Formats: sequence, C-alpha cells, structure tokens
Amino acid sequence: MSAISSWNLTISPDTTLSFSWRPSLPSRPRKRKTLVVLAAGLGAKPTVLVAEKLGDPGIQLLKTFANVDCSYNLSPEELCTKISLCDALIVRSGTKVTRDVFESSMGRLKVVGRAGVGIDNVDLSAATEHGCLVVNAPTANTIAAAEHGIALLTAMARNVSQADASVKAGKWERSKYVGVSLVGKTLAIMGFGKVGSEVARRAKGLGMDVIAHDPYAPADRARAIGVELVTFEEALRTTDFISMHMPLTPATSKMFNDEAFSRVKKGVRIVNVARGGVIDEEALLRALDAGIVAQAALDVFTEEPPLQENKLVRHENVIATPHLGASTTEAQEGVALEIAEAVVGALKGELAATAVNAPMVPAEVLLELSPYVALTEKLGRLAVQLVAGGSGVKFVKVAYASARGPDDLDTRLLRAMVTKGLIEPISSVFVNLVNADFIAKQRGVRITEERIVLDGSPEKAVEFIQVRIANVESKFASAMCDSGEITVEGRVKDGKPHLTRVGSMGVDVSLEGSIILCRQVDQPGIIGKVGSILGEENVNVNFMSVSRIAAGKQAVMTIGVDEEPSRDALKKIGEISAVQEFVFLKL
Ligand SMILES: NC(=O)C1=CN([C@@H]2O[C@H](COP(=O)(O)OP(=O)(O)OC[C@H]3O[C@@H](n4cnc5c(N)ncnc54)[C@H](O)[C@@H]3O)[C@@H](O)[C@H]2O)C=CC1
Ligand SMILES: O=C(O)C(=O)COP(=O)(O)O
Repeated sequence: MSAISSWNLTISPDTTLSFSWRPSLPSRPRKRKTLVVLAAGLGAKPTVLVAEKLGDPGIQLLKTFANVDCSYNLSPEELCTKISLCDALIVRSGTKVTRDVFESSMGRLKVVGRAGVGIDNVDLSAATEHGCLVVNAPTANTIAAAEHGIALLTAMARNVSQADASVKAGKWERSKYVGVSLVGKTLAIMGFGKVGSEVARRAKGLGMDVIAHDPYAPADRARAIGVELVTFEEALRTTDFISMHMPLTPATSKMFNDEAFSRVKKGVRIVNVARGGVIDEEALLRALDAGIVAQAALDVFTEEPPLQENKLVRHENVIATPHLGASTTEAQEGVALEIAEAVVGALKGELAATAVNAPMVPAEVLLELSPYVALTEKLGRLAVQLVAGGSGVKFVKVAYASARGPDDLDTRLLRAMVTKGLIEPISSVFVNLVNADFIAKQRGVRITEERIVLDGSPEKAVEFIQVRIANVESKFASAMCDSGEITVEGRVKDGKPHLTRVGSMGVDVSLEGSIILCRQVDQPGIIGKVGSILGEENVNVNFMSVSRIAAGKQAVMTIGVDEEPSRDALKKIGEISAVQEFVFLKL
C-alpha cells in the first residue's frame, strides 16, 4: 500500500495551508517564492529513493520525514523495479527518469526531485501524464557552474591540461603551449540565465567584452551588467570565445551544427558546461579538424560517460572534465538541502516553489483563491453528475464573474479543480494541478473559460462561478438553462462554498455532504413529506432551499444532506405524487 494514499488539490477550510518556509541558506541567493499546492493525504512514512549521491545535509533532512533508500548505480530495470515502492525519487544528471519509470511506479511515485538544474534527463510529459510533480534545485549550483565555466575558459586559453600532462610525462615544451590572452577578446554567452550571467560578470572582470544571445532574456538585465544582447547570427560572426549556458530542449538540441560552425569567426574557442546535446559533436569534431574551431573545453557530453574511443575527448585541442560543473562541496551541500526541502514539502502537501511541470501560483494568489478551490471542484462534481448516461461530456465552460480585469485573476488552479470535479467521479484517474489539462485533453473534454465582467469593487477575486456543460442531456431537466446547457453556479459565503443556481433557478445550499435536487408541483406539504422520509432514515438535513418556477405550479427543492440516503428512501421520495423529477448528487 502506498504511504501517500492520494493527492488532491483541495484547500477546504479543514486543510491546512502552510506558508512557513525554511529560511534560505545564507550562501544561497534568495528566490522569489512562486508556489504550487499539492496536498497529500498522509499515512505511514513515505519512502524516498535517492538514486545518486546526494550531500549529507539533504539525506539527514529527508530522514526526518521519510524512509530514505540510497541506492546508487541502479540499472534502468532495477530502478523500474524499486520505483513501485517509492513515493519520491531524487536524481542528479546520471539517471534517466523515463516513461518506463513512471509506468512502473503504478501511481505511487508522487515527486521526482532533480538535485540540480537541468531536467533534460526526466521525461516531463510522462511525469505530467502520471500526475507526478517534478521539482528541481535551480539556484544552489549556479556559482559552481559559472566558476567551472571560467576555469575551463582560462585553462583552455593557456593549454593548462595539455601542458600539465606534458610536464608529468617528463617534458618541458614551453613553445608548444603558448596560449592566447583573454583581455580585450569577445566572449559570447549563449543562454543568459543564472549561470550565463554569472559567467558574464566574471569574464568582464577578466577584461573581456561580453555579448550574449538569449531570445528570452530581458535586455535591461543584460545592460545592467554591461552585456549587449545580440542575435545568434551576430554572436557567431563576431566572437572569439563562445560559452554555452542554455538548457537542452528540442529548440537548442544541436544548435551548434555544421551550419552554425560555417558561420563562426575562424579560430573561435568553445566552452560547454551546459549539455553535450546542444552541440552536434560530430560537427564539432569536423570544425576542430578544419581549424574552424581552435579549441574546445567540454564538461558535458551527449552520452555520459563518453566512450573511451570518443574522438572528441581524445582530440589534442579539446580539454574535458566529467560533468563537474556542479561539483563543489558548497554547491552539493546547497543542492542537497534545496532538493530535500522541496521534496519533503511536496510530500507533506506544502507548496512547491520549484515545480517544473505545473503552473506555479504565487502565494498571495493562492491564499486569495483558496476558498474557491473547494467551490470549483464541487461545481464540477455536481455538473457532471447531472449529465444523463450516454451523453459524453465534451464541452465545458467555466465562467468567472468578477470585477477584476482579465490579467488580474489567475484561474489555472480553479480550472484544474473544475477538471478534477468533472473527471474523478466518472473515472479511476486522479487529477491534480500537474495533470489536469492533460487529462482533460486526453479524455476529449474541452474546457473553456470566460469572464462575466461585473461593475464594482475588484477587491473580491470572484463573485460567483458557473460551470456549464453543453451538448448533453440532463437527468434533471430543470438543470438545463435557457441556452440548453447544464448549468450550476456557486459562490463563497462566509468562507464556505454554496450552490446558488441550478439551471435557471436560484437556490441556496451550502456545498457540504450531498445534495438532493427535487422538482415538484408547488403545493403545501411536500417539504414535510421529504423531510420525514429522510428523518426516518436518520439522514440529517443541513441546508434546504425552495425556489418556485411558477407560483402554485412548480418549485425546485434543494436539500443538503449529511448522510447518503438509502435506495429505499430515495425511491420513496420519487414516489411522492407531487414530485416530478429528482436526483441525488454526491459531493
Ligand atoms: N555542467 C553542470 O554541472 C551544470 C550544467 N548546468 C546547465 O546549465 C543550464 C543553464 O542553467 P541556469 O543558468 O541555471 O538556467 P537558467 O534557466 O537560469 O538559464 C537558461 C537560459 O537559457 C536561455 N535559453 C533558452 N533557450 C535558448 C536558446 N534557444 N538560445 C539561447 N538561450 C536560450 C533561457 O532564456 C535562460 O535565460 C542548465 O539547463 C543545465 O543544463 C547547470 C548547472 C550545472
Ligand atoms: O544542475 C545541473 O544541471 C547539472 O548539470 C549538474 O549535474 P549533476 O547534479 O552534477 O549531475
């Protein structure tokens, strides 16, 4: 049995929302907390599999909360076998977390923690499809990677590795190892993110002219440290040194290929502490052989470790290190703590600040939206249960009535909750913020969102929310509104979710327990009859509202009940002669 019985996004009034974050380590840059809620129901201690060497402070922190299984160098098969017994997995760059891993976990794996930055070794689509959160440790190794980039840059320019090997071999080859100077040379940073900008700062200190190519980096951030952002073309054409700092993505894969090398300044020198895959290694070899690239310093390779006979590694103008960018004592300590905090937090159902495959909802937004989280899930649950069997749910509209401007209301969390409410009652999948959009798409449910713009004060985030299902029949005809859609509407009153409309009728019941919707001839005595059937069964009525469609003709009764009435009781309600239709809905 899984220690984590289920994940859900419910922030109901009885679910604790914790915003108490451990203070960042002094050595780590403070990050702006953007948060994701993934609440986990807790049973026994969860199990965390640490599949690669992780700093001791991280292991100790994990042990305060979980059973920790440190099993290094597992084969892919061994990892797949072990994973079905684990709630979380922590890896570095050496473990491929493939689709097979998620499939083999059979739903138990809830968090993958990447103890570092690059998440190209984790199949994010598979993680998302399996509702598994992926978190990384994005800041603690920045400086280490930047320092290693500078170490490689200077070592390459002065032939340190080759000269060292030569001296150790008993030689004294001073004229062979004349280097090139860095001062006054141009360095192009490819990927002006955390590592790239730290390399830029340091290179400026060495007297280099630094330019950068990064289609997504803000020019003012670059300008602030005296770096000009340029096009890829310009970077290739003008620079003496290139340093890679972009992530490996489909867009950056083999970004440096024959074509790119044909456009560089002859004799360019290249440093790569990003990922081997951003360079077409065969093309680099050709460029080195042709003297187009004078030297390369590589910390990362397409295949790690590279084969012994790898011609690039053995090339006399190449220096290589075994993916050491993050390998300083300080960085490994920081990374271990950063990832352990993230994984423990996610397992506890706290807020994940470094989620990679889920929208990150800022803390202040989350606090504000938390009452609507329960409301949206319950509206989704009610709406789908009103659909008559046989009509597939395909088109769902969620309308938010708010006086806020369109950019002032982040609805991703609420949409995910509607999806959860819609899909969970009719399937065995569980839905969370990670997989909601994927599951909806996979099941062919198109969820569109719209605004009902209200006048007035934008202080309250949402006044009311409607969930509408189009192109279906309803098992409770009165739930269809004039537009022919099943419609339920709710609002938050005193912090609690309330159902305020069904079809075109205004109702008012607190969304607790379950609901009986009943349309009857508007005549005295019906409420009493239904009440006594429920009373005989010991079913407590917690809320009731009656709305008349037409006086003396029809009325709809909405009854909130704490317990589920027996089939017999429901049958008896249906047999009351004035009752025209009724439906029991579980929340
Ligand atoms: N060798 C090692 O041990 C280490 C390697 N790394 C690698 O360095 C990479 C960068 O790390 P951070 O700076 O922390 O990440 P980051 O996310 O702060 O920066 C990456 C930058 O690359 C840019 N980028 C994305 N696509 C691009 C493209 N097509 N062309 C140019 N720029 C592009 C992004 O806009 C972003 O500014 C990581 O993804 C990881 O692969 C990071 C740490 C250690
Ligand atoms: O953080 C990264 O992206 C790195 O490449 C570091 O990799 P490592 O954790 O040292 O295997």
